[in-house]
Amino acid sequence: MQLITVTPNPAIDHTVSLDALVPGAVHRARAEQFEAGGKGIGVAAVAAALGLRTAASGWLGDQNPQLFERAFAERGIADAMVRVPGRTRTNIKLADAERGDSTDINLAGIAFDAESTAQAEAALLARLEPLVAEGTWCTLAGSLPPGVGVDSLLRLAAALRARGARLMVDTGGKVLAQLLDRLPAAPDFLKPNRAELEELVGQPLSGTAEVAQAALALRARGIGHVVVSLGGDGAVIAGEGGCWLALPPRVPVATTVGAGDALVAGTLAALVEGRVFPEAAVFGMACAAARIQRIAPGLPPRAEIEALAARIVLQPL
Ligand SMILES: O=P(O)(O)OC[C@H]1O[C@](O)(CO)[C@@H](O)[C@@H]1O
Repeated sequence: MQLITVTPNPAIDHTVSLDALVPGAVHRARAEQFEAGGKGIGVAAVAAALGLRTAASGWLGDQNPQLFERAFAERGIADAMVRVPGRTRTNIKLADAERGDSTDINLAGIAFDAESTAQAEAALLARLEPLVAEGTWCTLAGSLPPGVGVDSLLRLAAALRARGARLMVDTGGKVLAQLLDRLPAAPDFLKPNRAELEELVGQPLSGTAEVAQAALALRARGIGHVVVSLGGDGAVIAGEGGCWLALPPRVPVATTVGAGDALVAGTLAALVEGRVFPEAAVFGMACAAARIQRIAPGLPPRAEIEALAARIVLQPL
């Protein structure tokens, strides 16, 4: 495997398309869609579309796995999800055509207790270990289900690292802070958004210079690649060669759901192909720009993504 995504708390994304979202009003939906989601699942979908040998892992409720199983089979993703008792959550995504964005209502997920966590953790490790080789990229992404603590993630990260995996982390809040404090070796790639980075550093980051400073501080903690996603404002990219602001191309937005996952997948695919920063992250941004133009998952042909990448403006910081 070139990429293994670990999604502890996957979700069925129920996207409801609206002309315009008005709180408190009655709406007539334009359309609806159910998709296999959760951060690692979104990363796997885009990475597999880009040609990476990809496995999706994590915990999936055994009462409603069909949507995920179909998605994995259709997209050529190896199904390494451990089935656990329960129903995978459904997250609501309200896509607002007028504003060109979406409002997310993410539910908690399957609740674990100490015993079921221990069982699920052991099963996950057993599933992952044979798939990981020296240099395999592993993403730990998204929220933790209720009852699962950061210790589980730390043990998992240690086991993956012991087999030579490179770690990408896309999570936020206390989980991110604790991972960074307690992981014996820093992750290889981190992709916080502005809010997650602000929470991590404990203060608002209003200007690009402040975001860049925080990204460089993460690099100083040993994180090789840092991409701070800024939504429509682009991204701050920090890697071996320096730090840049990358301004995205203006594109029509059907949904913003999955933009971050596409950014991660595209960046990882480019790194696997031998590109370096900032070009690898620019390719990731182009994948995100392609992803947000359609509600349905999937990517346009490679040439279209490269054309989007060519429209991204890089400013050294
Ligand atoms: O695990 P969290 O933080 O609730 O995020 C899950 C959501 O993130 C996404 O992966 C988009 O990034 C959705 O598919 C999913 O509903």
